[in-house]
Amino acid sequence: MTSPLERIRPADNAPRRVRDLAHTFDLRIAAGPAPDGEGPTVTSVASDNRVVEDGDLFVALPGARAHGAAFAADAVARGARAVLTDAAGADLVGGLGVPVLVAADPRLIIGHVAAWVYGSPAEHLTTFAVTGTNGKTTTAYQIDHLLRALGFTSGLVGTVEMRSGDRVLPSRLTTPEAADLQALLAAMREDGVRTLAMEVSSHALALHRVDGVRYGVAGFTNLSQDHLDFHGDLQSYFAAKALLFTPEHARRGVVVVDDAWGERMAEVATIPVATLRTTPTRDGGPAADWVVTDVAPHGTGSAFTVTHTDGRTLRTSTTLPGGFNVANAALALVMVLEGGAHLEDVADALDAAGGLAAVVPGRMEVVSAGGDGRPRVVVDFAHNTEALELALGALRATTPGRLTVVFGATGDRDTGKRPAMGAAAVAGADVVVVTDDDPHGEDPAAVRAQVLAGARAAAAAAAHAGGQARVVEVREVAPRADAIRTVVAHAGAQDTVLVAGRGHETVQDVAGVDVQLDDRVEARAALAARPGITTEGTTTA
Ligand SMILES: CC(=O)N[C@H]1[C@@H](OP(=O)(O)OP(=O)(O)OC[C@H]2O[C@@H](n3ccc(=O)[nH]c3=O)[C@H](O)[C@@H]2O)O[C@H](CO)[C@@H](O)[C@@H]1O[C@H](C)C(=O)N[C@@H](C)C(=O)N[C@H](CCC(=O)O)C(=O)O
Ligand SMILES: Nc1ncnc2c1ncn2[C@@H]1O[C@H](COP(=O)(O)OP(=O)(O)OP(=O)(O)O)[C@@H](O)[C@H]1O
Repeated sequence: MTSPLERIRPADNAPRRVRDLAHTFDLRIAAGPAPDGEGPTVTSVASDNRVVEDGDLFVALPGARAHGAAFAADAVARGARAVLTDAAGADLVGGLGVPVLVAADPRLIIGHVAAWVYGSPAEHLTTFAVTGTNGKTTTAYQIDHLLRALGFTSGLVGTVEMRSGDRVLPSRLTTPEAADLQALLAAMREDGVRTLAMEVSSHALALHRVDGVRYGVAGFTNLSQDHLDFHGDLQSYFAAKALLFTPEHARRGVVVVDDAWGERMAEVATIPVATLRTTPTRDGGPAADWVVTDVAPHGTGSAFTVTHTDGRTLRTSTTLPGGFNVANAALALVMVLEGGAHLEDVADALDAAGGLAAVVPGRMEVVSAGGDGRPRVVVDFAHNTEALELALGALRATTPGRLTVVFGATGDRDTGKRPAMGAAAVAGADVVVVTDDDPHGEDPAAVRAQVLAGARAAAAAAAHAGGQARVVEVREVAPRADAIRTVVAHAGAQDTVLVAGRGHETVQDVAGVDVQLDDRVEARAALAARPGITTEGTTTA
């Protein structure tokens, strides 16, 4: 989330008159030349001065760290033709030589304003949005994979990257700010993109980043503790996600009802919702519209069947390991079916594409498959308790030797989950190596200490669990690159090493300094330094 500030925008967009903008959104004109007559026009919208180009409307939003109005003069110097802000912002900007439009709360309208400027680009796409604590990225990639298999030119927006046709950029946020999202959607229209698979974070919903987009199908994966530093409590976190399942944001939904939060989401949704159950029903749990059955190992992943209560049924597979990836694949599949695709077409496309075989960077990414005298090494983005439990559970089943996990917790974020993550690591692994994640502004040693406290308490409890007693080794190694290299260097040939928490990320934020760090690169370097055995039995460097 620390990639450079850059965005994909349309090369060409019809100019819109500032006067019409003021009229359409009932905006007060506070300063600058009144946009009368033909007046000035804008062709694009930006909410960060650093990406402003000639012809933009600059929206100066109040924020936690700054007021965008402080950057308005620079935005105008870069070519902004008008500024939209709040009353406090208008006082701050003074005379700029361009119209300054004022709204009571510009964050509430920026999505709609940007959609208006770009001519409602989302309406030209068939759109799929995924929300939930875990699985958004994977599910979005699986939807994208399936849409491509069906022959569509598909766009992608999420934590890893943004893609419009041949234009690809690494992402800074999971869900872009409203102005950047609408610019990206307009670029997609220009690039001949027909369908869109997109992640929608709870932050995005709470901060109105996706206002002005009404998705064709919204999907819900699951909910567990995360991001409580922002949302306060689980109820508010849930309420933010539930916004996606209202008519303002989506036409229809698919909700995984494996957990109680999913059942509740299906109840509170005010759009038509199809429910999906991917695990056997709990006692008395309600039936679902779609169910997953007959899950069986298949290559590196699983085969499974989805069946609707109306009798439609399809058997396919996912290449990604773990039961949770069956859930992600099934959700992707059902969302595309609920979006109107025909079952027979989907079945044919999946047969030709090898099933739901998306390659998702940093999600259960196998850096080394093992079997060559070196350990299996998997890099996964699991950075909360539930994801860590599930990732370890998935790998345990296929690890003949010892299972080691290397992970840390993020600084400045949701401190409550740290000891719980330590305990989850001990429950799932034989060796637990606690290191740093993104420390951000926090003392990395203090963050590690909180994770270690949970891990050590759980290890002590496990050692004294009577007949179930287990010895789990808990160690602290920092910095992270050293932890990865040490663990991979010493793991046995039958062992699995899970490097969890950072997935595809390549930059670590340490006290505001960007440190280049890619878990996969570190793991590969450590593997290369160990001798391996080829299938012919010769030793390699
Ligand atoms: C809580 C939150 O999401 N805040 C975001 C928000 O910050 P903010 O409103 O406080 O803005 P600010 O930094 O005070 O700046 C105020 C305004 O001035 C503008 N500005 C600021 C500086 C400058 O030099 N020039 C400039 O124009 C900013 O663009 C902004 O419009 O707007 C900023 C500008 O886009 C974001 O950088 C910032 O993301 C923060 C840093 C962040 O990390 N957000 C994360 C938690 C987030 O949104 N995560 C979710 C996914 C989480 C998950 O599921 O894992 C996401 O969708 O990515
Ligand atoms: N359906 C699921 N249920 C629980 N855990 C999952 C699920 N899918 C993936 N995970 C775990 O969560 C991690 C993150 O997966 P993914 O990136 O797909 O989710 P995400 O919702 O996009 O995460 P984030 O919002 O933090 O970027 C994975 O690496 C995996 O460990």
